[in-house]
Amino acid sequence: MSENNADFLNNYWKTVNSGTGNPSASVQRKCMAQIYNHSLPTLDTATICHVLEKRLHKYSDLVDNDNKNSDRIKKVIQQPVNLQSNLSNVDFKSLLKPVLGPKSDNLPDFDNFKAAFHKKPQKPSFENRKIIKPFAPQQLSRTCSEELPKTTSFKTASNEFQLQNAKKWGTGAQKPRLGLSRNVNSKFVPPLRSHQPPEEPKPEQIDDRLKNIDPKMVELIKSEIMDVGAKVEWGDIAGLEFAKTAIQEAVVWPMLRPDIFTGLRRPPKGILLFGPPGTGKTLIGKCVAAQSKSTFFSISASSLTSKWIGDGEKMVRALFAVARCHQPAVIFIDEIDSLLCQRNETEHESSRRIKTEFLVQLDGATTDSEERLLVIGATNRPQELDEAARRRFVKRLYIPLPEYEARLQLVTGLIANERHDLDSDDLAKVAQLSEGYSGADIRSLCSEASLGPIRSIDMSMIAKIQAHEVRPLTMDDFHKAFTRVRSSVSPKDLEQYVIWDKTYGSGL
Ligand SMILES: Nc1ncnc2c1ncn2[C@@H]1O[C@H](COP(=O)(O)OP(=O)(O)OP(=O)(O)O)[C@@H](O)[C@H]1O
Repeated sequence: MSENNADFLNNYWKTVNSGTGNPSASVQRKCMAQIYNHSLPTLDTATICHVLEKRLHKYSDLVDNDNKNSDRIKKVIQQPVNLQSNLSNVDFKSLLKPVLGPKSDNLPDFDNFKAAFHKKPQKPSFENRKIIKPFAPQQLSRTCSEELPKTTSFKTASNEFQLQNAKKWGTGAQKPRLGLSRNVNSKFVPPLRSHQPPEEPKPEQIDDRLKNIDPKMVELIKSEIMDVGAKVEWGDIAGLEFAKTAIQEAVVWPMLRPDIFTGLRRPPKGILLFGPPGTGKTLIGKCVAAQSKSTFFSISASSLTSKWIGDGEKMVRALFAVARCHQPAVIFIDEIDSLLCQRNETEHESSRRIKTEFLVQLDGATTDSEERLLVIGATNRPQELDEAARRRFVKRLYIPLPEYEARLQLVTGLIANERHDLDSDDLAKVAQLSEGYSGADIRSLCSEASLGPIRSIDMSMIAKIQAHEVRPLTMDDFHKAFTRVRSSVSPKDLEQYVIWDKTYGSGL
């Protein structure tokens, strides 16, 4: 196509896209002819059909405005599309005659390329598509002016590929290959996957231990009770050095090295953590699971007795069954006193059944030396525990209120991510003043203090103030916080823990 023709098409598209008016019928015809004339020789059968279908329908809409010839033109446009399987028989000249009138005589002879298609029909190649796809004005003109004039030096994609290879490797040279060259004895490797029917998805294998368990309960335990989340480390637990060492020695190492801890060294299957609320018992449970690379199951005993009324017993069975499937596992039961409290006459039948089931399961875990199950019970009321239950929790560890060092570590850690102007003396002061506070109380104290800077902002400013403009946390905020957050544990309660620890505890 000459530069003029390219300009012509460019202008044509500009007119169409500008929306200022439709090109006259003669311009449309001229355009169609040019498309036929200049696109077809470089395109394979399927691409021509694609072009005709996708592009010429556009023209068909345009020529719709030319009422005089509209139907006739449409028909002509449709014809080649319908004849895609037999393109070589299409007489383009006579096809276009009704549209172009006498001008069609000027069209070039299509026989050459028709013969080529007839000889070797091609599938649309990526290269060809690249030529035809950009039919936007600028690209069209570029396509026409750069690609199409080379009709005499027309190359198919495979010609081009060979040419490129010859350039790279020389005409006689072989393209270097990876691996050994193939010969007649080489194993045939099909380039495409064979059409074997896709394998039926195998039904999920159900563990024998879950066969008599309600699948809904299994799901529930996996989604609500099984915890694969937080990785707690020993360093995250402030203080409690004695409890940490005892637990590491008694359960974490044996769970990591069951081959060494056999016979008399066999670890206890039940541990009881008792002490005031908020002192880190749950945290220890999580840490044991994380450090012994076990799956952590955490459930509150009160939810066993209240949430699944009537089903509590089944729930206990299901819980142990799922845990056995995920060994090594740690089952953490908070408020275990509500499950294993001393028997009395007013006790509900269902509670008794849950308790019995729990003890049966716990015994099973204790007697089977192969099982790597650890049950950690936590309670704030150890004195209410049933004797039978107490006996099964061989290790009974007192988790007391944090001491000075632990409180200092807690406060320092909690405000570490806040902007503050407390120096080491201030932090020591906070640790001193918080004597009798549990870890959870100290957390509340720090939260309360951290609200001080926010409270000092004028209400009218709160919506627009920048985060960095909020003043840092000061010792004064802590003084105020101490008046609002008090210790949640009474000295009288503490006394009881100490007595129980002396009687039943595994402490020194
Ligand atoms: N020793 C500790 N080290 C670090 N954080 C602690 C410690 N004790 C308590 N905390 C903080 O207090 C929060 C509550 O702790 P946790 O739930 O472990 O206490 P608990 O003894 O299980 O309480 P409860 O008896 O009420 O269930 C923890 O999330 C943690 O932020």
